[in-house]
Amino acid sequence: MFMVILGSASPRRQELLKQLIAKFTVLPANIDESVGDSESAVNYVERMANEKAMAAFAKWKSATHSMDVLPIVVGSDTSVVVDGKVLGKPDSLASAKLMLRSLSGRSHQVMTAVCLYDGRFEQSNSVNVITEVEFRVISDLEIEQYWKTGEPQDKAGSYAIQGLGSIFVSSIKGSYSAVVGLPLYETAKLFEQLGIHPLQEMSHE
Ligand SMILES: Cc1cn([C@H]2C[C@H](O)[C@@H](COP(=O)(O)OP(=O)(O)OP(=O)(O)O)O2)c(=O)[nH]c1=O
Repeated sequence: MFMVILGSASPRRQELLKQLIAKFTVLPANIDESVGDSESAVNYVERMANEKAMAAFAKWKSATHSMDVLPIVVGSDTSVVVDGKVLGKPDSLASAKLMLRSLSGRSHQVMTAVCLYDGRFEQSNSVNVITEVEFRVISDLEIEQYWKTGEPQDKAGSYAIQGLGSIFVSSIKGSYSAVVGLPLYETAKLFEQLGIHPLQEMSHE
């Protein structure tokens, strides 16, 4: 018997994890998401995924009295990176404009790190999936129209590849699910390392 916790408030991550794991508890973790001075993008996403998993585990521990079943906690972070700089979520049209202008007509990286913290053995396994995404040229008028759809607001880099943002994406090299928020192939592998095989589990449902 095992129990899985998703330490995330992202509805995209919930939907993606459902493709691998039938039952899990969602326990979003609130952590400080600021990038450290001179911290690299790779270090940042990996640190965020790890901190989200650990914070969700701590939250679960403080809310639970029984320690009969210790959970496996999934923490993840997606960042859009251009020239080594991490683009977070936009807080205004002005910041979305800056971000989307910097992505226009060129390629950037989307980094999604996943950390699986296994409370049973107090061990964590992580992966960082880097996908190259190429954008066509985007005009300021398009950025303004896109902002009005409400889609960019809660998305790293101010776009969603799974939504209307797809019209800007001329190509991707890597993992589509990682860009949306959870790399399925690599996450399945992390579960398999813990002896949990999604295919086997799902066929028993
Ligand atoms: C680039 C891109 C990002 N995103 C989303 C995925 C993530 O939800 C979000 C990146 O922010 P994150 O900080 O990784 O995640 P979150 O704040 O939504 O949730 P939590 O921290 O609780 O896990 O951007 C898309 O949905 N589509 C895209 O194409």
